[in-house]
Amino acid sequence: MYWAVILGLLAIIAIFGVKIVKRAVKKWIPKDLDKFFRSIDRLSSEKIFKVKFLHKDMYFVQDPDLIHKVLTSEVCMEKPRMIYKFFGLNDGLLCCGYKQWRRDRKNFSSSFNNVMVSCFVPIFCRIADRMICKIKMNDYSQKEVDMIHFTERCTISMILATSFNIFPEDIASPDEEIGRVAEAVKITSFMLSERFKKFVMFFDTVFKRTEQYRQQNEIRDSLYDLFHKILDEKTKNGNNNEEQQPSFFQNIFYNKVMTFKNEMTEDQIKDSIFTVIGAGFETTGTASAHCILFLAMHPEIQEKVHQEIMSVFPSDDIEITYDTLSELSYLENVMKESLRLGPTVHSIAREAMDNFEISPGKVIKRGSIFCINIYGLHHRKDLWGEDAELFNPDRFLPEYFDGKQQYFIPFSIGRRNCLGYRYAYTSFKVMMVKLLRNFKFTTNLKLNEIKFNRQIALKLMGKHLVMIEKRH
Ligand code: HEM
Repeated sequence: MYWAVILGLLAIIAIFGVKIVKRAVKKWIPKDLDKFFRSIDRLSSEKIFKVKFLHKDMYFVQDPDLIHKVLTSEVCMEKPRMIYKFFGLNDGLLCCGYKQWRRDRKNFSSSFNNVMVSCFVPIFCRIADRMICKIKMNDYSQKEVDMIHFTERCTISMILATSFNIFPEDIASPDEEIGRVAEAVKITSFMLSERFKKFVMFFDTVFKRTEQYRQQNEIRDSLYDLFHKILDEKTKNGNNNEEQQPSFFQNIFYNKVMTFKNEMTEDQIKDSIFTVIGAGFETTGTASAHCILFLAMHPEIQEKVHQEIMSVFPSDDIEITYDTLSELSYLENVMKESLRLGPTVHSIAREAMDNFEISPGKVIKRGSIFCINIYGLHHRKDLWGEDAELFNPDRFLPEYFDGKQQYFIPFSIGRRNCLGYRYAYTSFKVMMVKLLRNFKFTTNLKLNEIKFNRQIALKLMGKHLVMIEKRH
């Protein structure tokens, strides 16, 4: 196998020449992914530019209208395997080929529609209340704490509850096990970023022989076994008598296996589960921590959100529902501004399934790859104004935002957008309502001093350090 790779590399060098290959490797596979994305930002005045990478034409699309055209075109629904294979979830919705995606997206979309997400709201509230209790157990008013520690654990618990009907009460030592799941997903995500840094790791034949590949599979299998174990225990303990909560994967495991049996293999089921956990956990957990940090940096905005929350939910007894949440329009703008400055999915890619006329007379060849830099788009001064780097939720007021919709795409757009965007917005909003109703956040960090690091997902360089004061 190694010989095949070495021969392949020699062939590439023979075709393209040693110098060109060396230059391409240095330029396009930098040691640091974040630096690579920064160099792309600097080219934002170019509407679209092409780079040859191995045998592929890669187009970096920067113009908002062209981005819109690519993401909404039926011809660009395919994910480039060359890039998405790094997630190691080839059979999950996020990374799978177009044919499988059409079938699976239909199967899964009912689990993420308005009705289903509104049924999840009481579950989100129950899990968020647990986070509030955990925070209240300590006094963080004088000592700094990393907010992401709470938001990530809350998000993973929400996903476990809504996907498998697994609640912290069902787990023998919930803090330990939930922490284990969170760590496992984070390690996998870190490993993915590491794989990007080594050119030889682009080749599956090499990667599959590495220790990293073995570890990744081990983590995944142990999580899968853990879910099975918990579900088996629940069934044995007769939890069936308990009022059944809505959940989307328990069906796949148990009740509706027959529906999917002939359609989905064990690997497809595994990859689908890890796609939802991976796509939903780090994204929402990190977005919520960013939002709290931005509010801690802007006390006047935090106070305004607090007042809005108190006007809609003046007492703890008022039920939080999908409808009442929609009354919190200022909070929604705060969340959007937070996702604009720190889009947790910072870049995406698509592949042309056929020749594609991107603009009059400019035809892109079938098989070409489009790269979309969401972070770059969200930070452009020519689109958002000179204050683009500032945190200003009012820019989402209709009088300023109308006509700018295509500059804001944290969940992507078109038919292959984020399947979980309603779920994400709703769970994110519930967390914000509970946190801001109960606590006041402050920080010593300054907006102009923090930096984001773009690896596989967008992360803050450093910690989301805040002080937390209880409100009475
Ligand atoms: C703040 C939170 C979130 C953000 C910013 C986000 C963003 C995105 C983006 C930009 C994509 C498109 C990726 C691409 O084209 O490569 C995507 C896809 C996806 N997301 Fe999310 N997401 C979030 C939360 C969630 C949640 C909570 C779930 C599920 C519970 C979820 C499930 C998915 C799935 C399954 C896909 C693949 C969809 C497809 O290809 O049909 N996401 N997400």
